Amino acid sequence: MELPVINETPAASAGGCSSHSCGTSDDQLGHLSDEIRSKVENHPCYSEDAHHYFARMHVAVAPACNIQCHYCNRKYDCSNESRPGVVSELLTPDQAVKKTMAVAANIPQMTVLGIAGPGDPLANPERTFETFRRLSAEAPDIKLCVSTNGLALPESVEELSKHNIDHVTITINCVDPEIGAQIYPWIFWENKRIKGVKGAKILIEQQQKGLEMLAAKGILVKVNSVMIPGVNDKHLAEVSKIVKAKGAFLHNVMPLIAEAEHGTFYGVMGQRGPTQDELMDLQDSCSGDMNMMRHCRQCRADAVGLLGEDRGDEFTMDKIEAMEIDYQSAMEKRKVIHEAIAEEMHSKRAAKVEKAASHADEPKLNTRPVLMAIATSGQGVINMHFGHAKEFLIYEASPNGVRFMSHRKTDLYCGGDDTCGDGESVLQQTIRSLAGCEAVLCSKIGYEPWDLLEKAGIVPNGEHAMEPIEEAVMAVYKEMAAAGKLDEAAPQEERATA
Ligand SMILES: C[S@@+](CC[C@H](N)C(=O)[O-])C[C@H]1O[C@@H](n2cnc3c(N)ncnc32)[C@H](O)[C@@H]1O
Ligand code: SF4
Ligand code: SF4
Repeated sequence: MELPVINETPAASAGGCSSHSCGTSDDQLGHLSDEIRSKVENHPCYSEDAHHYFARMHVAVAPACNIQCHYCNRKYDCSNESRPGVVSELLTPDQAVKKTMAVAANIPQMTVLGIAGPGDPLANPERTFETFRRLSAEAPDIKLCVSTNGLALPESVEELSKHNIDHVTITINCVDPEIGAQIYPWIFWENKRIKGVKGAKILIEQQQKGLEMLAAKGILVKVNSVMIPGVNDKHLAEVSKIVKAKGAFLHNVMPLIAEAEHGTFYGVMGQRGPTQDELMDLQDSCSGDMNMMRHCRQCRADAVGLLGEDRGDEFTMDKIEAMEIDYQSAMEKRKVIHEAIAEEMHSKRAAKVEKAASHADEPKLNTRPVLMAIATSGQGVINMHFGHAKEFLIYEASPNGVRFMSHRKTDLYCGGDDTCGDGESVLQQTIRSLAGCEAVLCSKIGYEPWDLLEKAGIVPNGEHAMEPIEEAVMAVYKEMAAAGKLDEAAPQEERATA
């Protein structure tokens, strides 16, 4: 059975499972044991539902790495870029603790502190564990997370479990050393650089061993895999099965980001990343066995805020040094806010289950699935102007219900530079990024984008402002069905075959 955490309950008209990802029609969080539910329900990465409400932050205390991946270059930094491994300022453990407490006091919805680089946290054990040690004592209400390539994991499991760490991410791109040799040119192991298949074999063994040790301790493991077309794309479904069998809780298949200017091996060699469709197909093919994460934003190693937003500029060290933080009172305020959000989430879930039950006798639609883009700034409702959206969440509506699929980033066109490098207007580029979607739901939209969206075959819709996303998506889907629009092929398909 598909695991509970990631997708919310299929919306109102859902009559059962969709064939691929969204496995149950009940309240999925309700299927978890109390212990696991308490670990995931306010973790924005482990629960798709929670990511609408709760924020995370990373502190960049770990500069060194013990392996080389062909897609990573930590020397390239751009403050406007959101990408793993990128940071603006490296922190000492003391600075990281101050920063975390300042953010937690100012953004009470911040529940999770992760260390994810810019290098490998376990290749910098003193800095990483000093940060965790202090935070678990001084800010016990913050969940602590770590993200690692896994090479030094087995020797670190004991220490990790001492610091109240419930969540560990391991990047596992393969279980076959031949494939590993195409991703990892070398590892640094027992004071030697070990290249090729031999190095990849050691890395894979350490990752698998670390995964089993964490699972045995009841620590929740998320596995990240970078999808690299032509290298490991055909292999990742097998990886998914194996890591699930060894106790991983969640699988996050992410697209390779490879640009020549980043100076990575793949970037320079012209290795491409997957298309949106390739990524979604692979996530679907893994999801029969595994609980999939689809809402990862591939954050910077110093990201702050809700997933998809970055408030790092508000919390530079010079600003933090000037703040006066009373963490004891901040903690009391945080507790009240967390309880209020939990209550809101709970009543929304209950209302959804009730609504689904009240529609259970309706005849099931016999219509094709449709993708819709949503402009939201959080709280699970449609509350953003089209022109202010930095990203759109993509949902699929079908006779089986509504499910979250992915997100698409956009260059903000409203108030920004009006043209991209290639002469295309930013608005045109935004609309192009929504290819495959048939409707956009936002709180408001101007005449110009309205017109251009219609010309692109995407229906703009500002009629569901402040409504819960899934209900609004299902309402629009039913309107499209009633208007006979879903009996025909999707407009994009027609255009493609014309
Ligand atoms: C920057 S790493 C830091 C943690 C640790 N060193 C690791 O690799 O797991 C965080 C995540 O970003 C991923 N990542 C790094 N560069 C990437 C790229 N160019 N494209 C896609 N994912 C990337 C890594 O594979 C890893 O899952
Ligand atoms: S393990 Fe992480 S930090 Fe190290 S090279 Fe790979 S992606 Fe970069
Ligand atoms: S990179 Fe993905 S898993 Fe990590 S904090 Fe960002 S959204 Fe969560």
